[in-house]
Amino acid sequence: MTAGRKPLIAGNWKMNLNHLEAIATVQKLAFGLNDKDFDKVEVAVLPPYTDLRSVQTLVDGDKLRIVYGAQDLSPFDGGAYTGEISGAMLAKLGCAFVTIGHSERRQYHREDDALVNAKVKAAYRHSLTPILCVGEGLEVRQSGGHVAHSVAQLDGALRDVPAEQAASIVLAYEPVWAIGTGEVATPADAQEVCGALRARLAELYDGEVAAKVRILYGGSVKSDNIAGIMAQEDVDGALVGGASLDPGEFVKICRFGEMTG
Ligand SMILES: O=C[C@H](O)COP(=O)(O)O
Repeated sequence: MTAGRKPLIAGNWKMNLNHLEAIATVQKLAFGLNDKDFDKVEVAVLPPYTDLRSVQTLVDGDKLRIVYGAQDLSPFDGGAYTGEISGAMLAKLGCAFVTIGHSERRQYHREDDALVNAKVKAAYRHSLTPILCVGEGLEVRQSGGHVAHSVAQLDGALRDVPAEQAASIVLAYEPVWAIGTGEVATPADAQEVCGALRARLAELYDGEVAAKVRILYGGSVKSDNIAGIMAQEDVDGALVGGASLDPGEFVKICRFGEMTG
């Protein structure tokens, strides 16, 4: 974490919690966050689409210091695309963020770099901030290609994205072998790839853009392993999956974000 970038702790609920459970979870989270001083960290939740309206109502009604976003969006802006959700719809629901290119989308929905790039552009058309996920699988890690793999995914996602947009992106380095497995990358592993991603941003754009971009680590983050990860120079927060479903544990993780902010 380097001064000048506000830490971001984002909870990716994945396909968990119906809209009633979402209300209870956000209420508990708000209670936990209110209890302490949380000015120096940005806290986000990324619920399923079906929860967004309930989350919006709570956040707006109770003026909560939580922002929220979606887990995906369509590359199209509207029309005959059955099952798709557009950036315009998400913006209307008050979403600040949208996750793009999560490894589960790449794996189970065969999303490639071209589609990820189209989704990044769609997000910017509707003033949504992408949380762009990159990261390698176990085989690539074992062959030593993890940095090149993650940087190539970054290149693909940012093709023809102008500097003024790229400067606001959030990156998430998520080694696939560490997602939901309890296998957390070491702080040095996280720094190696996050540092390489920032260096690549400086090459693609310039140092100013690279210095502005927040880079998160994701993969089995919990309150007992976040401190070492957040202490790394190029890690500005966390994308938390399983642990974000437990409001008490998520608040504890946010507290580490606050301490480094
Ligand atoms: O988006 C979040 C990541 O996939 C990490 O999930 P996890 O914390 O359950 O390992």
